[in-house]
Amino acid sequence: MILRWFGRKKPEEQARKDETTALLPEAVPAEPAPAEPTQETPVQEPPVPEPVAEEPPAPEPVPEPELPPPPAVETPPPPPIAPPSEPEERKDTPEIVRDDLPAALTAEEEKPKKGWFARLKDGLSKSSSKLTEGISGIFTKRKLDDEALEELEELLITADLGPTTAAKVTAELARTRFGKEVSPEEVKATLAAEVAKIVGPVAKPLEIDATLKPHVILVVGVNGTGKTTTIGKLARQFRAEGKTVMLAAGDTFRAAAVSQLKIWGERTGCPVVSRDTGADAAGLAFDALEEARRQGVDILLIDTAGRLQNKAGLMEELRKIVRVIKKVDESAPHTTLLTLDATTGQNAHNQVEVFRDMVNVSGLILTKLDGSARGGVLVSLAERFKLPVHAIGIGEGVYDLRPFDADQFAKSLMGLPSQ
Ligand SMILES: Nc1nc2c(ncn2[C@@H]2O[C@H](COP(=O)(O)OP(=O)(O)OP(=O)(O)O)[C@@H](O)[C@H]2O)c(=O)[nH]1
Repeated sequence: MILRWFGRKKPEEQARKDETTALLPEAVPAEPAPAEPTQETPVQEPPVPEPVAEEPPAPEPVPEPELPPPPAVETPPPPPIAPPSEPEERKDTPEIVRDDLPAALTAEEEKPKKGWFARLKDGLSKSSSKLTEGISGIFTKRKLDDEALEELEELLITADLGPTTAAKVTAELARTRFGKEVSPEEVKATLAAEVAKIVGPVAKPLEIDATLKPHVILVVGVNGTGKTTTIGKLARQFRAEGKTVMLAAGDTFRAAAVSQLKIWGERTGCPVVSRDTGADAAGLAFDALEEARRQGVDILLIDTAGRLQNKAGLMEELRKIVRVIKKVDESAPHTTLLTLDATTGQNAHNQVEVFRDMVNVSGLILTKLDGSARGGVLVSLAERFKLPVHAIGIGEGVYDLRPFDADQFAKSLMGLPSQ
């Protein structure tokens, strides 16, 4: 596989970090789940006032699209047909690009010079220096006694590995080395091995089912956690693998989110299905899936809103998207990715709980591990939720996303060399 260059130009950046962390209370109160509507009774979005001034008012509830006739089992997909008269708000969707990547993606010179492990290690340096300095402080010329173990456990908790992981890892260290003098290097190596054991089972690459046309990937997460950027990075990877990709701008509440996705679409040569601000996100997802089917696209990536300040409204919107796309393909979405911003530390746990209640999250992508001193949170997430971690993001660039590798991550977190 040849990875080609992705454009020099960066997508417009959204200064939404504050928004992201502000959105999540320490513990998000449980909302009563709305009754699952039937087809005959389209859901009416409750008229909850939007607390954020910049967002447009909630759109008028749009009835769910008509259920198309069920596709016959074991029959090939219908031949491409021209869509019937378009609804008024619908815009033309560009045809899928089947040839080479756009020129912007083929420029090699700006590909990262360093290898992934070196960049991962650099990216995790804030997290690792906190740990390694702490370990050196505890274990320089000291025996592994109860007091040292207690200090180590505390250090691991403050580094976001979580109490369960911290207890497990220190217990393992005590089992093999108690009463002996241990060097900081030995401790780091033991911890790296234990961390790799914990995160190993969740390190699962994102698998695309080539028989699906399209394989539908729904991307959910709190605003600012990196959904749109991750979609752009994934789109480039899929395109570089020769797959055809369509993007759906499902965050219809924010005009900036739509234009950001369009920029990624242009750069990666992927058509973007979008609607006017305030349009019904489920209707858009439905149209996008129909269009992707019509064009025989390999992968459809659907962006979504992440306004947790209106949690009930968001839950209804996400569930409606899922319900509606199932009318086109009952097995969709085939993957539901939750993006988590590693800089939010333990707050990421709340986000998993909240989004798991809303949609059937099938895997995680941890973003911003580069800017975070809290990269250890990946370990506690793995321990607690056991959800696959498909990839990690270590920067804003298009090459800054890679499949999650347990061993590399554990070594980088402990500041150890790759061998
Ligand atoms: N350092 C770093 N920045 C990242 C990473 N992933 C995304 N970002 C940046 O985080 C910011 C938010 O990313 P978006 O992709 O817009 O997040 P979003 O979840 O789509 O947010 P909304 O558009 O508000 O829904 C942008 O400035 C991105 O460039 C990462 O892995 N590392």
